[in-house]
Order: sequence, then C-alpha cells, then structure tokens
Amino acid sequence: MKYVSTRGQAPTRSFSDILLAGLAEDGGLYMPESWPQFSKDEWRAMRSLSYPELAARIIAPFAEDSLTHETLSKLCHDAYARFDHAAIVPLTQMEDGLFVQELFHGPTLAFKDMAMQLLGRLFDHVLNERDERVTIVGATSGDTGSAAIEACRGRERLTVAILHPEGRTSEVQRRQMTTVLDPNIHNLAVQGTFDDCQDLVKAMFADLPFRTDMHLSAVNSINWARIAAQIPYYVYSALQLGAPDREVSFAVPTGNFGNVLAAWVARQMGLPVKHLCVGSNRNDILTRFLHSNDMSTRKVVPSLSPSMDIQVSSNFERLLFEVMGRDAQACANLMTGFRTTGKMDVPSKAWEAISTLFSGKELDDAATTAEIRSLYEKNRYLADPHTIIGIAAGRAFREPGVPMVAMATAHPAKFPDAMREATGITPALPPSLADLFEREERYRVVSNDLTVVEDAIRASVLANSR
Ligand SMILES: Cc1ncc(COP(=O)(O)O)c(C=O)c1O
Ligand SMILES: N[C@@H](CCOP(=O)(O)O)C(=O)O
Repeated sequence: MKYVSTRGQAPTRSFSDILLAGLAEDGGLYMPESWPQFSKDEWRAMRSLSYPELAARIIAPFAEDSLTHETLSKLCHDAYARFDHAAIVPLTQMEDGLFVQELFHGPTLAFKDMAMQLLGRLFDHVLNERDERVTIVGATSGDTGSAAIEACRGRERLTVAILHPEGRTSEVQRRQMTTVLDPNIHNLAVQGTFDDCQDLVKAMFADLPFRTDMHLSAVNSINWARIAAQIPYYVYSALQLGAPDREVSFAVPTGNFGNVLAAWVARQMGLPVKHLCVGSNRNDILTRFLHSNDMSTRKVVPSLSPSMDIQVSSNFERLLFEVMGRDAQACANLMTGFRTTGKMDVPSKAWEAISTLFSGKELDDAATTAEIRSLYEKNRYLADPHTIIGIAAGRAFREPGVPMVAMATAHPAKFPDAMREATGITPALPPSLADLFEREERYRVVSNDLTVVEDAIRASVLANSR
C-alpha cells in the first residue's frame, strides 16, 4: 500500500516510511491510496481468529509493502501478550441493544495501549532493519503519553519527548508518565493546553532543519500506523455481534477523532457499520459541527474527562479529505483557513455526508457525574468519565435491531476523584501501579514556546546519545 498526503504536496510513500515520518512534509496527514476490501466470506472466516491473529489480518493490507505476514503476526502476538484479560477487548451487554467493549486492559489502562504496544514494536523492527534512530515527539492530554512511554521505554533506537499540559491531566495520568525514569524518556510539562502541545508538535515537524536533524517521528494519531492498529477491535466486536450478516453501530468518546476514525475506516473496508456516534464534554467543537456545521474553536475548559479537553481534532482532516473526493488543494485551503481564523467553512455537501453517518452528543460535568452514578446504581458498572460519555451517546442514538457498541476507553482508576464524587467508590489501581504515588517523578516545566521546547528536546537527544 502506498500513502498520500491530505494536502497533496508530499511524496507518496510506503508503510514503513510513513511510520517513521509521522506527519507529511506539507503539514498534511498520510492516508492509504485506496481502501483494502474484504468479502463477506473473508469477514466470516475472521470470526474464528484470536485477537492478535485478527489484528495481523486487518493490518496486513496496509503494511504489505513493508512487513511479511509472519513478522506482523509475531509483532501482534507480542504486543497483546501483556494485556490482563484473556479476550484482550472483552465485550459486555449493558442494556437492550447496548454493549460496552473494554479497551483498557493494557499496561497503562487506556485504549491507547491497543495501538501503542504494537507501534513500539513496529518502530524497533523497522529501525533495526534500517540501522537508524529516531526522536519521537508526542502531545498528550493524559493517555497517549503514558502509553507511548510504556511502549518505547528502554528501546535503544528511540528517544521520546512527551509534551503534556501542566496541571491539566489527572494525577494518576501525570505520574504514569513522569515516574518512568529510563534515560530515553523525557517529559515536558507545557504551560498551556493540550491544543498548545499539539501545535508545538506540528510546528516542530514544520521546522524542516529541526525535523531532519532530530529525525523526528510521531506517536500521536497523526501517525497512520496508530489508526491502522485501532481498526481491529471494531472488527472484533462487529463479528461477535453478527457482522457481516448484520449491521452494527459504534459510540465513541471523542477528542482528537482518531479512535472513531478507525471505526470509519473499518466501514470503508466493507464492515457493515450503520452509524457512528461521538460523545464530547463541554469542549464540544465536534458535536457542534455535527449538529449545525459550526466548526469554530472556543477556549478550552478543563473537565472531568481531561483526555478529551481538545478543540482541534487532528484526524478530522482525514475524513474531510475523503468526503471532499480527495481534493487535496481544497483540504489544504480549509485547514490553512482554520489555523488562521479558528473557524472552518465546511462545504454543505461534505457536512451533509458526514452528519448523515455521524451523530454527536455532548455531556457537561454535571451530566457526566449523574450518568456515572446512574449506570453504577443500575448495573454495578464503573465507567470512567470518558467512557460514560460514549455510553450516553450510544444510548441516545440506539436503533432497534442494530447493536450499538460503546467503547470503554479508560480504566476508572485513572480518575479516582471523579469516580468517588459520582459513586463514593475509589477504584483501586492494579498491582503493577499500586505504588504509583510513592515513585519518584521527573519532568521539566517549559513555557509554550517553540524555541524553548526545541532546545529542551535537543538537550534530551544529546543526553540520550552519550
Ligand atoms: C480515555 C480517552 N477517551 C477518549 C479519548 C478521545 O479519543 P480520540 O482522541 O481518539 O478521539 C481519549 C484521548 O484520545 C482518551 O484518552
Ligand atoms: N486524548 C489524547 C490526545 C492525543 O490523542 P492521539 O490519539 O492523537 O494521540 C491523550 O490522551 O493524550
């Protein structure tokens, strides 16, 4: 499979090239040239596969120019060996027609492990083959950072610098990042929001001398490999619920739009996905857009679901590119306009195509707490403040005869204060993290300034190469 940029001004590349490149040189996001297709019989045959085998089968067509099936299969088996549930992504019925799929059984207790455990191994494999090293820069609102750090710690060919917004993650999330003291891991607490961190990452990629010097690479969902590795769990639950002989819908709590985009990709590949429902907190740019074509940024408000405190959803660009008939120039114009004005005038035809398939529901903090409490009282199920937003969205748009699967994106123990407030229960961290609050922390506070951040990263790379 070859990959093209959504902005049309970067060279077409292979899977391993885009794995290492992360963001295209023209500022665009890489997309596969075409969508791999599976026939109904091929989907049916996947029902008997274990999760790692299914993941290898789904990802293979995206990576066939770079990895043999045997290599990919081995990497998938290794990646999911560390998960603490036999099913990897267990599916539970919550109510009539409403299911919850748990994606948080990996080492850092959030759905990011699903892709990141594979990504760390893919980086290692490709860099060993090429005898190269890279510097990974990532932005996190709480979960991507710890998942990336856990997947990349101690890997010789990787230096990792993760930017998080100072004081805007939960304490558990921060400590999961800052207590990892391996010499190749560097945490920067930026005095700003997640959107500032993401802007800094994109600005580092746009600074070509810095990008080339540092051999920059990305672990955020701007990296296509992240999206590819998030597709299999949608396939897994759809097959369990009767696909390809029955339609299924998904509900996903949304921030950077990477998770739900993977569900949309599964649909592009022929999986019968009827509807995609996204949930947001008060930072509701995406749900506002779906309701009324209002894609305008507002000030980010801290919420009980900090990982979704995002205004600029990177992956929306990929969807836009596709629904505008892959017109890269039109896509580039819209993205440049959005960056300068904070408002995007999505053509009405594109908006209609998107809002026919996607629906959105917003929950403020009070509603989030009430929903956590009510689900616990009815089902004795503890849903974290992100997951509950997806469940509420799924419930709102459920249709008779079409199973709705809501994605449980984080373990409730990552957000103890919110859980205690809603239910009176403080969920325990698993034994691997039981001493998290006694561990030493290491991070550096930096201003929201490109030069300051680049200098800090240069120093980290130098220190790691000694
Ligand atoms: C727990 C949790 N839920 C939901 C989201 C939103 O996912 P996405 O950014 O892929 O839309 C995130 C952050 O990405 C998260 O960490
Ligand atoms: N919510 C995310 C934000 C970054 O998202 P990504 O999927 O693009 O890495 C986080 O937890 O950091």
